[in-house]
Amino acid sequence: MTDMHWLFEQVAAPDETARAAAVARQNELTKPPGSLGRLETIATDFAAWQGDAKPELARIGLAVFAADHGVAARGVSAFPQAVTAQMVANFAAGGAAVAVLAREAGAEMTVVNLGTVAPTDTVPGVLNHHLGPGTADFTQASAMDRATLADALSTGAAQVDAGLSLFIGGEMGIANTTSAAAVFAALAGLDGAATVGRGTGVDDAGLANKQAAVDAGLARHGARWQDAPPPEAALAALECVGGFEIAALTGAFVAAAQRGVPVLVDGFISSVAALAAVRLNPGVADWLMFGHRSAEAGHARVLDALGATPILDLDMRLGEGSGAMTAVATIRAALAVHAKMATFTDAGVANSA
Ligand SMILES: Cc1cc2ncn([C@H]3O[C@H](COP(=O)(O)O)[C@@H](O)[C@H]3O)c2cc1C
Ligand SMILES: O=C(O)c1cccnc1
Repeated sequence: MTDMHWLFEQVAAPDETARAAAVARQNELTKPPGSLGRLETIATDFAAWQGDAKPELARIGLAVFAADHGVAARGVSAFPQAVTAQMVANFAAGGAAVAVLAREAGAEMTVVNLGTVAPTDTVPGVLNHHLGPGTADFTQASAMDRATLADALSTGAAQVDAGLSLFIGGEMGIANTTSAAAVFAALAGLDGAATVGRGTGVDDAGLANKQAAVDAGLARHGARWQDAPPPEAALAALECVGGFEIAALTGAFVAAAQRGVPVLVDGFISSVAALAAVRLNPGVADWLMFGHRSAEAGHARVLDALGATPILDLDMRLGEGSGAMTAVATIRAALAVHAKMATFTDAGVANSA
């Protein structure tokens, strides 16, 4: 499956009539105008996405995409590569942080393994779509070829059910903060020093090593995206220095927007995938909400590049979709007050003079 034309198919604009009706309702609720702050804009954004002045969070979908990274051979993670497949089993068994949070939030979780060094074929509850034992080390070769990238993008897209009221993408892949930093550097014209963080917790020497790995990848592959138009630059960056799970997230985000499903973006890695999705198809930007600001150095810069203000800032730096899943409670609160508060007329409360 190498056809990528679907990526460029149109994304509908959110419904501005429904947004205006929701804004009008907010102004009739028994509170000073604007006093619920971001809870108000969260509710009015959902109204525009659902085409309904009283939106509801009926079905939340979480897809956790996992894959291994050849660049792990450069010693860029504090953990061994075997952890990726072990965590895939932990997601499926319900013991990973995001699995617990998804249960609490009432979300439907799927776990997709796109290619790890250790197979997970016999693990119950895992969807295996094996593209290889992980990417190649991008300091030595292209992370993947174009056909594999196309497969990863459409595998991500296939996880987004058009009936969802919200989609969250999670990821697991030892060394993927290095790959995500390289993709971000490629898309934003930055270097390793500006994009790399400590990930699972590398020390100062490890951090310098990660920066060197990113810079080596940029030096090796930079000609592939430097003068390319944004969509081709995004594809080249994902292909040369990305990861199977990062590409799957990108494909899922594009497909969600095309299907009218809003996306709640997680941390550093997911936000880099969201930036790639927006470069591929700018209309995607209208369907993104950001769950949290990760403590991973570099996330704030990605958020700036996207013009995004996330809901939460809790010093989390886990990935998996955990920050986004934690923000679901805030969205539920926003939609509940929007739908259930009394209006000034209902309650007989005097409105402003
Ligand atoms: C037990 C464990 C669970 C995780 N869940 C998410 N990550 C996170 O850490 C990894 C990225 O960090 P780095 O680039 O430093 O390897 C990704 O798998 C990410 O999802 C985890 C990492 C570990 C060790
Ligand atoms: O913000 C993230 O997505 C993140 C940060 C550190 C490690 N893994 C993921």
